[in-house]
Amino acid sequence: MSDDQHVDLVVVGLGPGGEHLATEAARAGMRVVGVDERLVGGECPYYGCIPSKMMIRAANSLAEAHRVGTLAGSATATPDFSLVAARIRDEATDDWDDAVAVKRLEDAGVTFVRGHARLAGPGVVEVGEQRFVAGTGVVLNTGTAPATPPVDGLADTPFWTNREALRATEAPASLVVVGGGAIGAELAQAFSRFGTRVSLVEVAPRILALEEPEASDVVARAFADDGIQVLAGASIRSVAHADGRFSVAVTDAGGTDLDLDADRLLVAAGRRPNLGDLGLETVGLDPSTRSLDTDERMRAGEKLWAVGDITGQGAFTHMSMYQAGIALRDLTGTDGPWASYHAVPRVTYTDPEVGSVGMSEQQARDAGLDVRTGTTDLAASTRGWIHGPGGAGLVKVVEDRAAGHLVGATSVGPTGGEVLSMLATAVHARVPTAVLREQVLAYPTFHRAVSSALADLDG
Ligand SMILES: Cc1cc2nc3c(=O)[nH]c(=O)nc-3n(C[C@H](O)[C@H](O)[C@H](O)COP(=O)(O)OP(=O)(O)OC[C@H]3O[C@@H](n4cnc5c(N)ncnc54)[C@H](O)[C@@H]3O)c2cc1C
Ligand SMILES: NC(=O)c1ccc[n+]([C@@H]2O[C@H](COP(=O)([O-])OP(=O)(O)OC[C@H]3O[C@@H](n4cnc5c(N)ncnc54)[C@H](O)[C@@H]3O)[C@@H](O)[C@H]2O)c1
Repeated sequence: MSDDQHVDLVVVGLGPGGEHLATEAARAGMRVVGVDERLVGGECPYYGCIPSKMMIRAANSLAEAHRVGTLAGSATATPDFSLVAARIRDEATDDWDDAVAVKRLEDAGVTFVRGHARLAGPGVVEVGEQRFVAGTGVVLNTGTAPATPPVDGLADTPFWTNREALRATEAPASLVVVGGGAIGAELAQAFSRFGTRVSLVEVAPRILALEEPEASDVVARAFADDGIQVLAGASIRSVAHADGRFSVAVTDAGGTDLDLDADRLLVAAGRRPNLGDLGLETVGLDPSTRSLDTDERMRAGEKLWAVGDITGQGAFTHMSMYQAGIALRDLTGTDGPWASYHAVPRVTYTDPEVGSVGMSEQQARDAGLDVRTGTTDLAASTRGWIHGPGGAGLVKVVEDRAAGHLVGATSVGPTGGEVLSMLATAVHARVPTAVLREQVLAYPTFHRAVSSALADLDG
């Protein structure tokens, strides 16, 4: 081991939050070392948000072309996956090369080290033969990796995770997707719209199980219209791979055994945190933990901060960036506001999109709140009806009756993620429901359906 290198801050893992924090801390005059063993920027730009949304944008353009038949005449759309594969390779990921991101980091004054970092005590980080001693401390932003569920035979097969799926150069003829959470649902629909025959197997009773049941129902109907076979409440008995094909033995919700046969298998069954080989025991933390407890300033221990997916507060890029901003304020001695999680938004980019913020109805009831809910069918709203095909959706609001403001909301629809914005503001700022009702909403927007959902609170 070479001599200690004394710096102010070491950022371990340069996901969206870590990259931002390292850059801004260096710009603020700190001596910063940023370490990543893979690509600077983390999962989001290379294997997550950006390439997946690019694929979804392309897939949805095909679906929209198919709607011309009922709306405007005739159109023929012939899927060509190579176009979006090239766009992901060339425009989004630079062929999975982070040279530009590394240069941006170094131009800001950060010393970048590529390698696997481990803690070696409070404020001390080792990367191979290098040892850094950080006077101010260490920020962890190590993120997650795809989890492999304990299914008989699975580990021995060449299954895809999100990483291989988003590097695909062609859409497979057939695909089995394991997991109906955000990753599974988004990619199942995108491939299906490129002509892939898709079966999705979900162990929970419904897809998008974190969302309101009504939202899961709307998306399940859209998937049926797309021709996706959804097996919810199903269990996978075993997986095998022979002669280039996967065979997945499933027991469906009714107890019937079936065998699914496909060219590809995508496992999107959750994530595991990158915490196991990080030296957490050297700072008094449990290396087998699934998430790190942080206080409102993102402090996780002595000379230690944590941001992003590993904090367990929502595995989203916006959460990683939000927490990085808070940790940066603490590190640079700036005032809060400090972390608050009562209005965390998320959007699943299926068609229709599913946006939600705060608590679901069940979570609010479980929290002991006296809850009123209001729901409206988007397709029956003026704009939903005008939209016609592809206009399915809903708005649901969850009110704390005693407090008189919303604690949660869901918006599903062609622009469900955008409609969410006003609902997120309402939950974040605890706007009184009476004030929301006074607001004039432009006609005929999708977001105008929020007023019908609010009116339904009385129903
Ligand atoms: C397919 C997919 C689609 C997604 N879509 C969205 C979306 O639309 N919107 C959204 O908000 N979120 C989305 N997400 C989630 C989003 O990608 C993550 O929440 C986001 O990347 C934030 O993660 P993070 O900051 O915790 O770190 P990550 O992005 O996971 O990065 C962690 C970094 O740490 C590095 N690292 C780990 N351990 C070490 C170590 N010991 N030493 C050195 N380096 C280490 C890794 O190499 C990696 O670069 C998606 C995820 C996936 C997989
Ligand atoms: N649009 C977005 O913001 C977006 C998109 C993709 C991912 N993400 C983030 O990434 C995280 C990980 O996504 P994910 O979809 O992998 O995880 P997830 O935890 O959301 O969903 C995994 C699903 O797999 C199911 N599952 C687990 N084991 C199974 C088995 N053996 N057989 C069948 N089903 C099984 C689970 O019941 C669950 O529904 C999400 O929590 C989300 O925060 C966000």
